[in-house]
Amino acid sequence: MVTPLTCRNYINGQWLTAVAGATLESRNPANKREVIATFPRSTGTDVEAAVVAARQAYQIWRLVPAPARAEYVFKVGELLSKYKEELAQLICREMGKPIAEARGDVQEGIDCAFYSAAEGRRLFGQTTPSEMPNKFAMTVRMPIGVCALITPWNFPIAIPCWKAMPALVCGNTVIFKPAEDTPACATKLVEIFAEAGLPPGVMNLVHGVGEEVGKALVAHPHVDLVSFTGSSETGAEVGSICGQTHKRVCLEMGGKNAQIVMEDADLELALDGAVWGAFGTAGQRCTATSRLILHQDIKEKFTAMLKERTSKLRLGAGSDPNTQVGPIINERQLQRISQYLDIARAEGAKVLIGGKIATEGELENGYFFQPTILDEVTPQMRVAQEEIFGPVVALIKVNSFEEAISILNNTKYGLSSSIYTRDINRAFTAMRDIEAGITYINGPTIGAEVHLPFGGVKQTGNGHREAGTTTLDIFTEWKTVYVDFSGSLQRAQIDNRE
Ligand SMILES: NC(=O)C1=CN([C@@H]2O[C@H](COP(=O)(O)OP(=O)(O)OC[C@H]3O[C@@H](n4cnc5c(N)ncnc54)[C@H](OP(=O)(O)O)[C@@H]3O)[C@@H](O)[C@H]2O)C=CC1
Ligand SMILES: O=C(O)CCC(=O)C(=O)O
Repeated sequence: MVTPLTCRNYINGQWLTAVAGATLESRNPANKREVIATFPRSTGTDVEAAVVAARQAYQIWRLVPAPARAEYVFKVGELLSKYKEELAQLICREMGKPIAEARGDVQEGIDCAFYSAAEGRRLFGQTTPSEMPNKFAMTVRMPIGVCALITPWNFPIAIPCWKAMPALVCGNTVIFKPAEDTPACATKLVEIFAEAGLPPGVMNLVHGVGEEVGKALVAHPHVDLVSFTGSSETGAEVGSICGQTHKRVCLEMGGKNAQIVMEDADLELALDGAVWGAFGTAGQRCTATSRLILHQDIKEKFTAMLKERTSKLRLGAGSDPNTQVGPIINERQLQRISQYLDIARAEGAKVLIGGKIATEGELENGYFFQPTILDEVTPQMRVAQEEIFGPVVALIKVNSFEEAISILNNTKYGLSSSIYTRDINRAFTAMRDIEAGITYINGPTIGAEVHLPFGGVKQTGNGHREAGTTTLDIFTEWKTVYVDFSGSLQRAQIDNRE
């Protein structure tokens, strides 16, 4: 076993323990006896110090030219590349995902760094004619101020990068509150920001419990923006507190994503998509495929193919290169998935494969759930409506394309979606009629790229899109500027205007 890391808060350029001195620990979900890190259980006092530091730094940082701010972020990208393998190994041990996926998590951070850094030389506004003579009209993007970034554990590097990098390039300062399950990944990431030379107070890290640190940040009057990714329940609470104080808030929450397989689909391709979409990251992605909507003509054949492929998936620790499905993040989530299996059985769904906590051999030491296929699921069942966030996929049979689209749309969520078909008319109709932020044609529901907007409709989000250039609309305010250069003529012009 490796000696546990000691993580600290990072406030005003200093690595600090929590003022109250309490600590928590994170463990390896593939081997719960292994403590990965101890970290501060911060309180409102630590949050206050971070807010003061971020506010002070903001007054200087906002005046640093955007291309110069972007150079720091570019440097972070270079350092992430340098430490990529070390970080990926840490993700495997602390969050549990297979090593290839962990490298992908870091790579997303690298891609985001270079993409965001380039934006430092754009941040385009608009110029437009004024209706008055000798007057110039334009818009410019202005930073918001202090941004609280509250993130989940499932992409411990990529998601914080998606938030922090554009926030910094836009001229904001940030306070990062990572998930309790992945404090070591968060600490290593912030060490990299520090190594890139960011001035004190520009990037702050406050570890702790969501109900304490997260809540204190959301409620703090000098936090100007909250960017949150996590569960719908917490998101609703965050949104409501921000609503009461008119605080800008960006919410990225759950999904109940579906893949449609039509009767004319390339079934091998659709199978690759379904297996990867449903069981990649052990189903712990907000974009995971948790419903497979299958046309009746291919349902039987496709189900057999899926069952066969699923039976061969290798469960294990993410650090083992042979592992295809890693552990569940913690005991609470494991039990939650298990409870959904009870619900599925009680509702009349049939467990085709899997359905249990996996305990064979080494798996007993961690939190593993068997990759699970639920058959004979009907659209209104809870397992067809609620986010399970585990390696569980529900099969729903349909008779037509129209029925498939209607069932896909029939949830409160609207993040990702997919259809496999060779019919271009159906593909375009699906693209138009599916109610989701992301639609893949002949691809799985997962695999977002950093230069395109990411987010969902309905209860998945609150109308924002992370990534792409749309992220700039989260982290900046528009200012409209009129420049009058008529000098002493000005008064007369105003007076003459009818
Ligand atoms: N859309 C997505 O990408 C994700 C969705 N989820 C969904 O969330 C469920 C549970 O996962 P979990 O990580 O516990 O999600 P949470 O929504 O509980 O946590 C997300 C983040 O919010 C923090 N937080 C918790 N409570 C509060 C609060 N009252 N105020 C402010 N911040 C808070 C958490 O801190 P702490 O870790 O200390 O609790 C964490 O940093 C999953 O089953 C899944 O449905 C989870 C991860 C990602
Ligand atoms: O695979 C993807 O599309 C991105 C998933 C993601 O960001 C998430 O699950 O939070």
